[in-house]
Amino acid sequence: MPPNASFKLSDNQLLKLGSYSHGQWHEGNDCFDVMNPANHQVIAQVANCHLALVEQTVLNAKTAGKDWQQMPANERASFIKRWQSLMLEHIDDLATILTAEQGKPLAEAKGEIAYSASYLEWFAEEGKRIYGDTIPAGSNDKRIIVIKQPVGVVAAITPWNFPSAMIARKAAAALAAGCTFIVKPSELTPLSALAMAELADRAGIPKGVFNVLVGTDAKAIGKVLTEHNDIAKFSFTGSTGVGKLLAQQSALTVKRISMELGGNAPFIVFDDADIDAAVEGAITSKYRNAGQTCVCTNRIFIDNKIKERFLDKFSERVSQLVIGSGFDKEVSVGPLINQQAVTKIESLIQQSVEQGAQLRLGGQCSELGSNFFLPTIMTNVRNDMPIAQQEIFAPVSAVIGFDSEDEVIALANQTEYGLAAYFYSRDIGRVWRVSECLEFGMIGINEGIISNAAAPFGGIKQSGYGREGSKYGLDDYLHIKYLCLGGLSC
Ligand SMILES: NC(=O)c1ccc[n+]([C@@H]2O[C@H](COP(=O)([O-])OP(=O)(O)OC[C@H]3O[C@@H](n4cnc5c(N)ncnc54)[C@H](O)[C@@H]3O)[C@@H](O)[C@H]2O)c1
Ligand SMILES: O=C[C@H](O)CS(=O)(=O)O
Repeated sequence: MPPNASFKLSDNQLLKLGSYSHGQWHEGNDCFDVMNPANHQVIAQVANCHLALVEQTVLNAKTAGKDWQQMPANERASFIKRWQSLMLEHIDDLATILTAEQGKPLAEAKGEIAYSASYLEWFAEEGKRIYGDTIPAGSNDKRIIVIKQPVGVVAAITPWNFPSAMIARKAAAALAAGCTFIVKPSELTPLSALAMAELADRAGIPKGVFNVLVGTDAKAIGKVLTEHNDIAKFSFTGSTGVGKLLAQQSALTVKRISMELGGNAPFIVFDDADIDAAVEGAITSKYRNAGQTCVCTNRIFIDNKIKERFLDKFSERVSQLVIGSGFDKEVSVGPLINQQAVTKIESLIQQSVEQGAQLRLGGQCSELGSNFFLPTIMTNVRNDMPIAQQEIFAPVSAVIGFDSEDEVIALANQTEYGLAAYFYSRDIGRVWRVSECLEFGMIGINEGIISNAAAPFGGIKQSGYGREGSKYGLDDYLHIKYLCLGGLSC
């Protein structure tokens, strides 16, 4: 076991300490520390991958792709389904590793592993349904045919907040389409990705098909993955700022790219809403993963006619949230990922209070430790304040009152982001009007948790483009090829 490993696994072979490339593990002495955000303990020391390995991984993935794309889809599906079964068989160990490096409550970590496995299951089947077309040619001497083919080598870079699911959501589609896949996970949470690689290896996924490169020099690794000519597609999940940079780098070789970026979700409660349901929806949508999800509610808009009633119920529920280590079964809100995250939210709160916002609950770190930020409610917030315009990524609600449907739609849309939005209403006419007017890629209607492998996940505006999951999720990994079959005159 590595030094200070503060958790126990049933299968210690799932704790890997170096990159996985072409079926080989690459450990070494040039290591970086992986920290437990709850107690700042070093839980593992993982070998940095070097650029020579990045280059070699790309070349091997291209070679492996020749056989992988020729394999019948149902055979690819059997490998992916074995991988899914192994993920579920080892869910407890995978969740332990995830909570240790990311901090979320164990129950949420198990939920993330199951969510990851659901993408493997979904795309193992979708890969068997990559259909083409025949199109009437307008003359008898030719036929118009459309086929779809895998784009080739796919590179991905993923964030720390869902260290398993953000990889599975991409890799499942890429492999099912017949592509090979290289991912650089966040240096903050490499262990979950490496455990996935161990199980992919056990599932018999051929070497070179699924690869995980870990290291602290994200910029250098990313430069290779975005600029290498043998990489056909680049898929990024992370902040909008980094996404813009990586999209620019990918443009140099005209790669296909998918961008799953930041969010600023409005959560609107109309006066005809079921207030108790809206309170529960706001709790799950806001405080899941300590508010560190891209689709977390950022701004809570409440009709002024019901604002105090909602706030009384909401405040009561928020005060019941238990903050602490994710390994404590009673805990519902874990630590933030690091000190930078704490500093960012403290600054957002201070700037907004200076502009007139008020703290109704929380607003500071817990005495449990420097990464534990108390579940917080801010009121008297204006839509132009920093807490309302920036992605909060912490367990902090910013509450804004409104008086009319037109007013709140305009306020909700006043953001550069367009990922997720939520609203509660029982008026069917309002449901259709508001759904069609909100400028976001995904909308929860009387629902606070919307992510599902069968649904197209993705945003508009500066939340990115491309869709992950659903029947649309394979399109990003396929070329459409047009065949014109001539010389057929009878
Ligand atoms: N839309 C989605 O599906 C989705 C999902 C999860 C997280 N996110 C977003 O991700 C952000 C939080 O995650 P984060 O803090 O890891 O984001 P981040 O952008 O800081 O980092 C994401 C990944 O990019 C890498 N990276 C950072 N700078 C890089 C560079 N110059 N070149 C190459 N790689 C680089 C990091 O090592 C990490 O692996 C939030 O904005 C959140 O909204 C979006
Ligand atoms: O934060 C990013 C994830 O996509 C959130 S979810 O688990 O897919 O809802």
